[in-house]
Parts: sequence; C-alpha cells; structure tokens
Amino acid sequence: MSLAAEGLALGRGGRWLVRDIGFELAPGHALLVQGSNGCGKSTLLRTLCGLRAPQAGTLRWRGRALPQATADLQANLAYLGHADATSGELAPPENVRSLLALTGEACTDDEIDAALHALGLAAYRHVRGRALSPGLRRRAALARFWVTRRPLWVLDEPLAGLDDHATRAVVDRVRTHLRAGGCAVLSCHTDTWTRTELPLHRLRWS
Ligand SMILES: Nc1ncnc2c1ncn2[C@@H]1O[C@H](COP(=O)(O)OP(=O)(O)OP(=O)(O)O)[C@@H](O)[C@H]1O
Repeated sequence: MSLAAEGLALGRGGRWLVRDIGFELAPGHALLVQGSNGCGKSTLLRTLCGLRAPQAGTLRWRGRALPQATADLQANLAYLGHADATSGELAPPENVRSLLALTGEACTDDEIDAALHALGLAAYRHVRGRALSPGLRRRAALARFWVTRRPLWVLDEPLAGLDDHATRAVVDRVRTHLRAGGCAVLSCHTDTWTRTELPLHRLRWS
C-alpha cells in the first residue's frame, strides 16, 4: 500500500470532526473524500499530507508510520489546497515554475506548453494571476499536475469553479496519473468523480 490509515480521529476547536477512519490506498487507485461543508474534508487532507497530526490513529506511507515517514511522504507528494497558492503577480507559466521550484522540481517549456494547452490556458499565458477569473486561476494552479512527477496527489476540491472543458481535462489527467501507477486523494462536493469509472474508494461522512 502507498498510503494507509487506521483508527484515525480528527478534531478541531475542542470537538470531534470524525473518528475511526481507515483506508488503504494502493498505486493506481484514488480515495474520494465526500461530506457536508465543515465536516472535516480539508482537515483530513492536510493530515494526510503530514501538515497536522491526527488526534488518534496511525497513518502509514509505504509501510512506515508517520511522523517517522513524514519527510519521505512529503518528498513524494503534490498538494493542491482549497486556496490556490498561485501568485497574482505571475502569469501561468511562471506560476507553474515557482510552485515546482518550491518542491525542488523542474520542467521543460514544452511540458508547460502542453499543460496550458490541455487546460485551455494557452491564450492566457502572458496574463498575470490577478487578471484571471477565479476559474482560470484555478486552472493555472492545476497546471502543475501536468508536469509534476510526484506519485501521490492530494487535491482539495480540484473541480471547484471549473467549467465542463476544464473538468474533463482534470479528470483525464488524474486517470492518466493512476494508470501510470500514481495514486490520488480527492475531495469533492458533487458526483462528478463517481461518474468517471476511475478506481475509487469512497470515504463519506457528514
Ligand atoms: N483554524 C480553525 N480553528 C478552529 N476550527 C476550525 C479552523 N479551521 C476550520 N475549523 C473548523 O473545522 C471544521 C472542519 O473544517 P474543514 O475546512 O476541514 O471542513 P471541510 O469539510 O473541508 O469544509 P468545506 O466543505 O466547507 O470545504 C469546521 O467546522 C471548521 O469550522
């Protein structure tokens, strides 16, 4: 298993959000996290990235428990948070490069061109983030996932604010990633992912 959880409990502000979460995520598979607003999806995703400690339970990355395995987990992880973490001062290609640089990765101009094309951003390649609409800015944040080589993707509501074209592009990209042996954790409020026939495990609470 790449990523596994056993008896995980999460709390915030002195109250429990969810208890006894367990799953095993093998290469080529995705975990779909669903639930009502405020139930703790983003909290779980951040916990799976080693950014928060769970209140109880064990998380394992490639068979080793966190926190001992946290550094190795994070060296293999590409995370998209609820907020985009793109710069309003940078155009999409520079945003991709700067996000990759933060994790010590690099890519070619051709790879960036292909990412922009796939996401319908080619016409916006010189437009700074602050002049993009929210959906276009979300696409710019997602472009990194066309070039990263990291095997574990954790995507917090990757489809939020995207139109049908961009939604299909992201679903296709995740499918290609899984077929190449990667794995993904995805949160979503809609049934879009469950209609895709991807190898998904669902985790749902409210
Ligand atoms: N900094 C904080 N301090 C205390 N409680 C917080 C903090 N941030 C979030 N919470 C609470 O933790 C709970 C879980 O929040 P979280 O963002 O994980 O939910 P979510 O399921 O991702 O929600 P949404 O569907 O709205 O994105 C919520 O009740 C929220 O109010």
